[in-house]
Amino acid sequence: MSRGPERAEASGRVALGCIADDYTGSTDVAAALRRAGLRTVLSFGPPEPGTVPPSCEAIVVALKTRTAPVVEAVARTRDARRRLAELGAARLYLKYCSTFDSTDDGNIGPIADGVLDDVGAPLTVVCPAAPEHGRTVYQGHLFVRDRLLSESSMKDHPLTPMTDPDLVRVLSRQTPHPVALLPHATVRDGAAAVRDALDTLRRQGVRYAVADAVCGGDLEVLAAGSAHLPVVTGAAGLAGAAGTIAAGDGRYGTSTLTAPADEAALPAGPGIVLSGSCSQTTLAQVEAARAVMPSYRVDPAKTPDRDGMVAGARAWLDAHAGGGPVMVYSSAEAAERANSPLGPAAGAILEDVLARAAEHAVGLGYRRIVVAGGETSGAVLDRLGVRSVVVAGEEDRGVPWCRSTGGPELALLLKSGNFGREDLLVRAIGGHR
Ligand SMILES: Nc1ncnc2c1ncn2[C@@H]1O[C@H](COP(=O)(O)OP(=O)(O)OP(=O)(O)O)[C@@H](O)[C@H]1O
Ligand SMILES: O=C(O)[C@@H](O)C(=O)CO
Repeated sequence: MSRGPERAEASGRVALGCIADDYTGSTDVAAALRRAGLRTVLSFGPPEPGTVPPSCEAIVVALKTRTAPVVEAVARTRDARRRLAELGAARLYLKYCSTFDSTDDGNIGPIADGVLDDVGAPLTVVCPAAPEHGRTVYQGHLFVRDRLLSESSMKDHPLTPMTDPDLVRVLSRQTPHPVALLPHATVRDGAAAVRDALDTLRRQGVRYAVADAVCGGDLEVLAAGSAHLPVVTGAAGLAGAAGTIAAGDGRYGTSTLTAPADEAALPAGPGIVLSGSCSQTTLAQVEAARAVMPSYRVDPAKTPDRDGMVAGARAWLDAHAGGGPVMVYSSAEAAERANSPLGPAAGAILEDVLARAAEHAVGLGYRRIVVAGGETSGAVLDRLGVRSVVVAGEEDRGVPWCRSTGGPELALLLKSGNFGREDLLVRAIGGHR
């Protein structure tokens, strides 16, 4: 059932190498680069030799480093950077979450420090703005729609609660290097003004310029004003703008990854939703899915041991195999999670339980796998042995279908916790029965 590595190694025409700190974030940024017109390959972990086609113009390496121990996260990112350099990536983009998911220990600051040290880059831009998803940065403060980050549901995130909206302050706690603001007034003055301001900050010894951006136009200005930097950091918004510049420079204008062809190539077969994300958006999507498909809740309050939860999910899947789309989920409100009998290990245990449920489902013949949550997606794909995918059309903005190119032949939709309309899970699975 598994297909071998595809085609030969990339050949030095890779406009952008991107390292994403979680799996759903990697599909989000891969979709943005593809939309920008770049032929994009997404690899879970550094690409193995022979797995990157020569025609590839952007390579996204997905890592599971957002909440990993700092030393491990930095080491894995540096490895990925070395591999992208071998593959000829002209510039590097570090992709983190549009809600800047991190803790005072990292990992955004330490990862960026490790990469900038390796590349010998004195300064980079930091901008998680993704206006199409309501993430904007103004006066260095991150907003989720009309609320400061610290007043959004991100304050209750199970792994990276975000309680400070001031990104200069947040990042300063994660790095020994100076962090400063690149204000909106400068961005409004255009790309040349941004470039001048970045040069001034560099001369002042600043390493991280936290840039304001409140709309797509601001991101275009920032991308143009930072096009001379070897490393840029942000969410999918700035990456898409940088990708558009790369696609438009004449060398990369012939992309052929059209959505219909890709979608036609997606494997057919029964579909399953696995949801470990606990965001408000996902909780609403899970409710909508529960209303129309059989669902099984992995509930630590009822079965507080890992193997018991796995056994319960497997038995339920056995009983429902062959009967249309199904959902297995652990997603729960903050109040319920706070009383979890699993304690602080709950996140990792539930990721593992859903990953093992996914493995069982594939064994039963499920071929369309929708996963909600970045950490959860990482656990599921690692368990399934999926190492690389081709990115196809988007079901919702930032949520593309992917076709596995190694490991079992699957259609995969990895949904970022905060993304997608309320009926996304229903549409994704229901539309492809
Ligand atoms: N009932 C629960 N109790 C405690 N933790 C849970 C529960 N259900 C899920 N979790 C954990 O919450 C975490 C959710 O993180 P995940 O990255 O999967 O989703 P997310 O943060 O919403 O998605 P994204 O990173 O794409 O925004 C996982 O570690 C998951 O195992
Ligand atoms: O940037 C985002 O919000 C997403 O791509 C993400 O990283 C979710 O994990």
